[in-house]
Amino acid sequence: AVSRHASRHDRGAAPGDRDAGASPARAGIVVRDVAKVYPGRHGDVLALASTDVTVAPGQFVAIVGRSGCGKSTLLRLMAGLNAPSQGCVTVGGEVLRGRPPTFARFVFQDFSESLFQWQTVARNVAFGLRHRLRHSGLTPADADHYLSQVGLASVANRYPHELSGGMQQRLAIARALASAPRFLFMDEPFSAIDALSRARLQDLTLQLWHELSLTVVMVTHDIDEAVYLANRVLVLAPDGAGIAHDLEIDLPWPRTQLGTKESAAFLDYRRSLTKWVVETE
Ligand SMILES: Nc1ncnc2c1ncn2[C@@H]1O[C@H](COP(=O)(O)OP(=O)(O)OP(=O)(O)O)[C@@H](O)[C@H]1O
Repeated sequence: AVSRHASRHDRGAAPGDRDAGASPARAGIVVRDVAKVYPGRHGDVLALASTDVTVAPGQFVAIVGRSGCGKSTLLRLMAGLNAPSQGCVTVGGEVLRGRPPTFARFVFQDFSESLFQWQTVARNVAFGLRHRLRHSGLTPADADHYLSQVGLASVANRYPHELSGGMQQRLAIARALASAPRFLFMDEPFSAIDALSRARLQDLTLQLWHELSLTVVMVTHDIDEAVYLANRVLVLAPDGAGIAHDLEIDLPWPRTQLGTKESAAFLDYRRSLTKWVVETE
């Protein structure tokens, strides 16, 4: 068994969860004794020691920690993009067996790779819709709805390379959401984007999370972003040692860029998390 600091961070639905009555085992994410080892030229690399965590349905969880601590590894294991070396992950009641569940979607830092550069903006979103077209009354024109939600209706007939980085990332989000996922996994989705577009995308993500009752897990390097968006932040210890801190963010909704980020409670959370990330050994 792979274990350095076996950590147990199980929690049921936190206060404020919108779907607190649903069982996390049935509708959320359950990570049980999951570890990941990568084989390397100089021996095995322990990317994540034995970890347990339960995400309740409707939670917005941010994962922070120093570079190389295993954030992306944990996210990819939770999402079914990578198989664990040991342990078991259940998402929405489905035990993951080496592939992501159909009701989950992903947004990565490098949005350009997740877009079809040879298809128009509208057709990129229609691609997200394609699984639903067969089983519902939807038509490709319903892509417009998602484009409007991310403010891209006016550029529906352009190609991705004709858009700014922020617009392309909004398109990647629209495409992910067009398939009506229940789970959204995001790996540093806004880190390559200018500050103003980033703030807009943060607010858009919160709005869609709320409207669509998503369960979101997001990796970020930015502690302010984690506190602003999430209702729970996991701090990973360095060197793949697992979850060092598990903090509930009890800030009021709706959150606003100026009001929330200047509040005393926000600054307290930010101070604690910064200290933990810097000092965690
Ligand atoms: N495919 C891989 N093969 C070998 N080692 C890997 C692989 N992916 C990750 N690792 C190693 O596992 C450890 C954790 O990597 P991971 O990408 O999860 O960290 P991270 O916290 O997301 O890092 P960063 O903040 O720098 O993106 C690192 O030591 C990394 O070198």
